[in-house]
Amino acid sequence: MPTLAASRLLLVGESFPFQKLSHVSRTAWLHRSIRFLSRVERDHGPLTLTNLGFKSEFETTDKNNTQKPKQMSSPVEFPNRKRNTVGSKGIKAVGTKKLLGIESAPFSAKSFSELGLPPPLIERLATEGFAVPTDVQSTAIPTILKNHDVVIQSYTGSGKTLAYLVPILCEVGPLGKKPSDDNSKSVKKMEIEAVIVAPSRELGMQIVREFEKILGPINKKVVQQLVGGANRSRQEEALKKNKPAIIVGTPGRIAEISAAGKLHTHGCRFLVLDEVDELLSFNFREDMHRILEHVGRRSGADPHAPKSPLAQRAERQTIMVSATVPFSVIRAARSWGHDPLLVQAKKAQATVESLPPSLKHYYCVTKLQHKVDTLRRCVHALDAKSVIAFMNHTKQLKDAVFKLEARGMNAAELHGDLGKLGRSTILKKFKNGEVRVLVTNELSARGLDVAECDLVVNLDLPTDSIHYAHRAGRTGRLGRKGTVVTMCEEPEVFVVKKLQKQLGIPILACEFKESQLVVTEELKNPVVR
Ligand SMILES: Nc1ncnc2c1ncn2[C@@H]1O[C@H](COP(=O)(O)OP(=O)(O)OP(=O)(O)O)[C@@H](O)[C@H]1O
Repeated sequence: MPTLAASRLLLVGESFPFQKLSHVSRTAWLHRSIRFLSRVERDHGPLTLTNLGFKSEFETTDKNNTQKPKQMSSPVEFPNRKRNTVGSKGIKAVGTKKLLGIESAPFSAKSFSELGLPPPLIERLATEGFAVPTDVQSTAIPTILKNHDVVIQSYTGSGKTLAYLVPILCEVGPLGKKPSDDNSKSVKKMEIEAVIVAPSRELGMQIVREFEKILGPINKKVVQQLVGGANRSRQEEALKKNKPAIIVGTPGRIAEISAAGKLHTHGCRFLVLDEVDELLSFNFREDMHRILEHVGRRSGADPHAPKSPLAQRAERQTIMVSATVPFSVIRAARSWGHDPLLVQAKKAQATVESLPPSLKHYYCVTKLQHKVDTLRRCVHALDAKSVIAFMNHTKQLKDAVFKLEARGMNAAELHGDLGKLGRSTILKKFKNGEVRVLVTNELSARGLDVAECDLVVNLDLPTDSIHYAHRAGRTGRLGRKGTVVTMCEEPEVFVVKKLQKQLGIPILACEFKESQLVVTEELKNPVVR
């Protein structure tokens, strides 16, 4: 019988050079291993990150490197007590839990009604034009409904927001399974039932809009946004007055209001960490620590007391989401969640985890002073209607916009130094087509959903393959076509080649001549996608 130990030996036997790999390749390998294991484990217990025993596999693959744990650990210090719960205890659970391997979840449901959702929710989804779930939704929704903690990993624009929003609305609010008087009871108690954390205001506001859309105009107040940059006392008043069951916000603002005693999340049932790998960054460390320690932790319970799996499940369900899941997230998932499952959409192109398969990638060598002009020619050559151009330094955005406007191209800058109102106005103009080129920085790389965006241009090179993936993912959303063009100077070409290798995608050299994109490089060694 293929036991967990046997499966682990199979992994160890591969003795893969983890150390030499980038984050993205490492994760790709890790995920391939997970899929492989899921087949081995299928009939013998649930597949969880814990019972995959990543730590021991990892240590065995390269025992000599003493620095490895440090490299792999997340920049955020996690609450220590949960670390201890991972290990033999998790492995023990294998035999006692009901089977649920990654590949055993139903894929490609033909309609939302196949997923066993309550009729009012199915109706609302249909009214808003959501009839067929995407692959990641077909997988994640039933898994979350079975009370599992999950890490949802699927490429940009594949519908990860609804993948957690739908199961939450099944349980929380007026569209859910519970009778409405149950819901009103919890509202009266001012209990928050779901907390969604996102790393930027824009993303937070976008998630709120998605909730409001499904809830419908009558139930809009079930959800409230708590994002930074907006008036805090007004948000606190709204909490008191509207008694929302769901809040969506940025780490700083949620932690701030919680610390002031104005947010009651101890009884919370769902904690969602959207763009979880970004939330791990050092900037969010303290706020995330507070959120993880308070949300769904009933007061009176000794936080350090060992808990049975059942008692832990009576606490919050943790849902972690991103297109990019580096090893640090896997580690964090094990310490933040309870035996989390990795949920991925089944895809034809299994090696490229983070990028939509429909994207075309090019690079263009150009001098620094000609970049904006090359951008303009690129937009004309591709006849792009809605373009996001990324730069690394906020100060340079204005200059680029000025140059584009001077040549008659509608452009606007978007960055964190603009006020909340300014940012929303520009985004609105970009979404409705008034602005053709949005020149922005890393702020817009994550989560921003503009369906019409057909071209992403990197005016400056992204810092690594993860940043490339999130920037690129602003186009080609939900199966649409999209093009990504990276501008670089001659000495930077090796960086593009490195990105190509790390991501496992062809990025072809091109030029813009006579209003056309001309590919100047042949696909010599096609990269297997
Ligand atoms: N089942 C569906 N049917 C039709 N449209 C959908 C469906 N699910 C999601 N969408 C739409 O697809 C778009 C992309 O979804 P979403 O923003 O959730 O992607 P994502 O995977 O979270 O992307 P990113 O990783 O960039 O944040 C949204 O406009 C959303 O409304």
